[in-house]
Amino acid sequence: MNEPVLVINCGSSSIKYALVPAAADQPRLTGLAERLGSGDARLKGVDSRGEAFTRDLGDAGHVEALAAILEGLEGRRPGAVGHRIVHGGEQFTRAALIDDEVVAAIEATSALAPLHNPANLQGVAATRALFAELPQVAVFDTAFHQSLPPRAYRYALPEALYREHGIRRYGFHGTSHAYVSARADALAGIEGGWLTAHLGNGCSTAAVWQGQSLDTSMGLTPLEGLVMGTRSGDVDPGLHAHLARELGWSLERINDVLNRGSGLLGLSGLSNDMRELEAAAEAGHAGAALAVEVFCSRIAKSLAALSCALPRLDGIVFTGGIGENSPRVREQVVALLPHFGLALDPEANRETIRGHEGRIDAPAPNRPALWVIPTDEEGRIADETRQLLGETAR
Ligand SMILES: Nc1ncnc2c1ncn2[C@@H]1O[C@H](COP(=O)(O)OP(=O)(O)O)[C@@H](O)[C@H]1O
Ligand SMILES: CC(=O)OP(=O)(O)O
Ligand SMILES: [Mg+2]
Repeated sequence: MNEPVLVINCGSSSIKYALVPAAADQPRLTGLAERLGSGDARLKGVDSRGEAFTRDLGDAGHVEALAAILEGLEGRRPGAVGHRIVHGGEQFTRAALIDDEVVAAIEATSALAPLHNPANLQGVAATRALFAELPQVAVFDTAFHQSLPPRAYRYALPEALYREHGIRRYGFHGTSHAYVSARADALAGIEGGWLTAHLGNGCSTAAVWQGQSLDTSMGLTPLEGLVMGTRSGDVDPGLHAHLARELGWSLERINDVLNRGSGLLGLSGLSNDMRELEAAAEAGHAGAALAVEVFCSRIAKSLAALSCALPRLDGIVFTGGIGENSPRVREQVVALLPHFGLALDPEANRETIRGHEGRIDAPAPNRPALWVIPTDEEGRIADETRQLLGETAR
């Protein structure tokens, strides 16, 4: 297929998109439709000359926003649509061509990713209605982690909960972990053992050995593991019962606080945005400084724990908005792992920001490397879409 792939990452009130051409040297058109359904929707994008534009979309919902996105593609017609779908349960170990059956299967896992799957499906429905003639492919965050061994994916719970109800660890951000670990392999010229840290709004770590995910920090839902923008990550499993019994909180309220009111935002009482927290910490805001400290400490603990899954540690890879842009977070995390024998290069660390790929350590034999590798979830989703359609066309 020579036409570009339109990649859609649909949230409850926003749609991120990228028109990814077949040739890597062709420019991508990217953008974000946000505040959908609020009466004050807008479309922000970058055109083929690299210039930013903003368009008012008024009371647009998902369908209207997709129509506006299509108009903004400067007359280029996609040959297919690739959708990011966060939860694929146990059914999907790789990308799938979307039909009614696949939609029903995604719907069936929605309860496990309530912030993500229902919104992803809204995007699928709107896109199918608008571009009925185009093939649509679902690319799952969970698929890459389907290689986890049982010791990593099983909770120590009664077996029937797994067998009858699918209660297990699934892992997320698989597209990103797969992309950056493959890139690390290519850069290092080996099929190595990598710890990858995807640090964006959602944050997770993974242990990848020779291209296979062996362990990861997220679990049944994208709430487990690291501290995130507004998500708590790991808490004592006894917390829910305690809040219900002692404070009389409903399940809805507990779930909402853990997903939307916790993490960096909850700890700092200020913001879920790392840029703002770093500036506030610098200016002496105690809550912001504590939030950054807890954030980094939990990443280091998670990396140390996940290192148990690897026969050999060749390096740590930082990615995502924070991983790619925050020398301070990278430095704090590395400082908490002295027994790994890492050697950060402070200058390389400071300079590797804004989409630059690079090594941030002083290389030496038998010492794990430190890499910053900008993630490319859109590119990987486009690749998987092309690959699947190429196979089905044969
Ligand atoms: N220069 C920077 N310094 C520190 N943090 C940054 C910087 N730029 C972006 N970030 C952080 O990256 C996070 C968003 O990550 P991103 O991967 O873009 O999010 P999403 O998961 O929505 O794709 C925010 O916390 C933001 O503050
Ligand atoms: C799975 C997940 O946490 O996704 P995001 O980072 O997009 O919220
Ligand atoms: Mg993200």
